[in-house]
Amino acid sequence: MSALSQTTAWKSFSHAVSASPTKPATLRILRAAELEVDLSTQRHSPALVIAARALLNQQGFEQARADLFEGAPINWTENRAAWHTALRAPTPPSRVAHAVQAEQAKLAGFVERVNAQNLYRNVVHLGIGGSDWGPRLAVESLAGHAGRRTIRFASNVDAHAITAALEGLDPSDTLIIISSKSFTTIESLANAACAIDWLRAGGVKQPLDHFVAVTANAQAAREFGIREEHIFEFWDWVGGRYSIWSSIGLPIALGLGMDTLNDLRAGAAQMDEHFLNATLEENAPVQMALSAVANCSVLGYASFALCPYDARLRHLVPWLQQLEMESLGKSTQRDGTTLDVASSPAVWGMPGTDSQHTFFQWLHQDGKGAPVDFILCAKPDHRHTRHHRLLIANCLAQRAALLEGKSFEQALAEVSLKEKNPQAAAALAKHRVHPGGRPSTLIVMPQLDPKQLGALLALYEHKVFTEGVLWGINPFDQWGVEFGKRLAGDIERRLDALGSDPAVSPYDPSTAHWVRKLASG
Ligand SMILES: O=P(O)(O)OC[C@H]1O[C@H](O)[C@H](O)[C@@H](O)[C@@H]1O
Repeated sequence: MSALSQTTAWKSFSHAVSASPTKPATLRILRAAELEVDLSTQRHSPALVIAARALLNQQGFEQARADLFEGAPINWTENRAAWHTALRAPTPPSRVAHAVQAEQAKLAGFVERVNAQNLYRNVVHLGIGGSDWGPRLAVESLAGHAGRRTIRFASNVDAHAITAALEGLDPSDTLIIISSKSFTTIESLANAACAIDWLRAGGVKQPLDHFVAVTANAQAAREFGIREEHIFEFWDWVGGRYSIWSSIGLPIALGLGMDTLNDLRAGAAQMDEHFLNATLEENAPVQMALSAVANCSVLGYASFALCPYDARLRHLVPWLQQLEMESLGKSTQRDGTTLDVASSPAVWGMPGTDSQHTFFQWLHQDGKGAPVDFILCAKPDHRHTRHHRLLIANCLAQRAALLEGKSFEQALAEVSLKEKNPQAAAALAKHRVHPGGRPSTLIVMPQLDPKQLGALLALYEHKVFTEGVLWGINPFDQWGVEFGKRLAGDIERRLDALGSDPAVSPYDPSTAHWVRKLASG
């Protein structure tokens, strides 16, 4: 594979992006499932449409998409599929239909039984990363949808997290879920040990009877002591950060009902249909990916901000951070070539309107700024119409301001109304100039319900997949995380050995110093 930047398709794409107008002449709103994705303020031009199509062709997009949905081993560094779409398809693909349906039935049966017997008023969910953000986001953002239990989450190995999660609950009425694909993740196992002690101290004779596990390593869950009928399996062909569609959705079903989990899956399946069938120009994930690549690799934006104008979606930010940054934070292409264009922007953000009072100044007037994904729900789930009007107004205003900017002349006219000294007015006006022309995407959901949330998550999943194809990288592995995990294990052993000899430490002098110092208290 020759360097991406040297290919004809990349050169045309890059040229077309740079030559496209910064302000839109027309509306460009794509409908994807029931979402509307407004890309009007992203770079666009007839030349860019042609160049983007050629780039997608060159990078083998259509074949890659077919491979994704057919369960081909597209996670090529681990030689396995990334078949999350199979978990939410109305009819799962035949190769895995039996396993998927059996597991879904087992989970539904469990939920029905505990509901019928009125068991467990409380559920504490232990998992981290992909085994946490999805269910946490769904449970917290859809809490208005018939919550029937208290569901708490503890992910961090900092024991303050598990302590707070267990605080005030009745152990005899509490179910603990360990969600861990590998069943080796130290945070989840350490928190599980804590929960066992807590149950025992609370008078529960058989603490492990209060546990269920959701994992791709059933053997390890058995060895941990969890009962067979309490082990829900998924498979190594489901990536951790794409696992909400599997039994990892159990806390959603327990907290908000089986229908909620099913509706989430149905919404995602609708987005799958769109991603598979819409033309490239009308395909929202594809067009969002092309805009992201244009912004990052051509226009030099090293990050983008996610600002859902819905306070319930605050966990969408870390969910997307993991999806985007764990999937795309790499730069080796399939043939081992180093990717030679800037890629994988950092993701950060906060719901509006809090974000306006936190970092929007930077978005408006920093020399470079960052593109923004705005998300709005047309219909709220409350009756405070003025609040909702204010929310919408603020979202649209920020977006318009980022696009329109304010010229020196406009600023001067504004300042001159009060400052009559022309020199002073000119000096002040310079501080009020906004460059404008800043790209953003606006996603409008009809309302926040399980179906729309499912569609939104799948929209981003497919966007990230398409970016991976465009940059020629594998979005389904995470060797960097594995490396960090391994070193943490080694350092913990050294800390435990109390004051290991820095002379034999394989670490740099600073790390060796702190291992020695912190080990010896
Ligand atoms: O589900 P687990 O095996 O416990 O893994 C939890 C998380 O561990 C690491 O952070 C991985 O990079 C994530 O992708 C994964 O979701």
